[in-house]
Amino acid sequence: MLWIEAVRTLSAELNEPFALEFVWRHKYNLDKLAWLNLMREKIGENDLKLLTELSARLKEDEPPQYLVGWVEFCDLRLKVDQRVLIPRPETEELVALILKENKKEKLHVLDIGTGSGAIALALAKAHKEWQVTASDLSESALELASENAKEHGLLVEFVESDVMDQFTDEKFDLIVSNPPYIAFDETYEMDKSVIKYEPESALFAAHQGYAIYEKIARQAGAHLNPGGKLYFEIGYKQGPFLQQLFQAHFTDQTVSIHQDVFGKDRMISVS
Ligand SMILES: C[S@@+](CC[C@H](N)C(=O)[O-])C[C@H]1O[C@@H](n2cnc3c(N)ncnc32)[C@H](O)[C@@H]1O
Repeated sequence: MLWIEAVRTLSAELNEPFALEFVWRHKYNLDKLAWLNLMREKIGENDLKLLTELSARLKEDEPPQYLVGWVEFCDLRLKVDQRVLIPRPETEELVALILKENKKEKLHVLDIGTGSGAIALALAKAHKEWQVTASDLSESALELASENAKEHGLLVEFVESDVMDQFTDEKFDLIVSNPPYIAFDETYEMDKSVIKYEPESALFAAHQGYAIYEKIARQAGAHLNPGGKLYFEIGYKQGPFLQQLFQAHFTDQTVSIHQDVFGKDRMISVS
């Protein structure tokens, strides 16, 4: 059997017709030309078995990024697996906003709920002189984030902590977080693959999705240097509530809602 025949047959059963090509090419680093050339060749028994397994996993809604094993985030290639949320493009917009608004050479930064390390590592890469700390409640997420840091030769301190519970006297100039913010009753709006495969603790939060923001709002003031700022990714309907929440805790600062490229409320800053 030729590769093209195997790929066509297996892809016909998938919702996304190019998913199998995407996974194979990215998993094995094949460019388009190499892939096209491969299509004309006879497929070996082992490759057919692997291809069939990948297609079965895609059919079960497993996210292609977990099958490939890595994603691009900003200008980093980050390892991902079921220990962490797959970093999203809207989070790249949060990193871009932070980089645009913060040009100082020396900043002490904290990323709360770092997951794969995406935000912390993108900031550490863009500003090697910044001192970056990243925390998460999940020990296994921190293991993966550390692997990503090592892979890219980036110096980030990782701390296992429920929000800022493990931080005593540390002060930061910039605290950023993309916390879990989905309400438990919002699962009906979500993709099956997200619910089935991404870690629940990275997605959902109590109190209609606001619980982690509320805890950060309570704790962050004591850990901010004068002139310190906060940045958050938010759910697109959460802007007004969160603006009020942060304004109530940071009365002397300006709380701004920022939109993503689609014009949706997606970020909040306190500066
Ligand atoms: C939405 S994911 C974000 C991951 C990563 N920052 C990103 O943007 O791709 C939220 C992360 O927060 C972590 N988390 C959940 N509850 C937490 C808590 N109470 N304290 C610290 N981290 C928490 C989860 O383990 C998960 O890694």
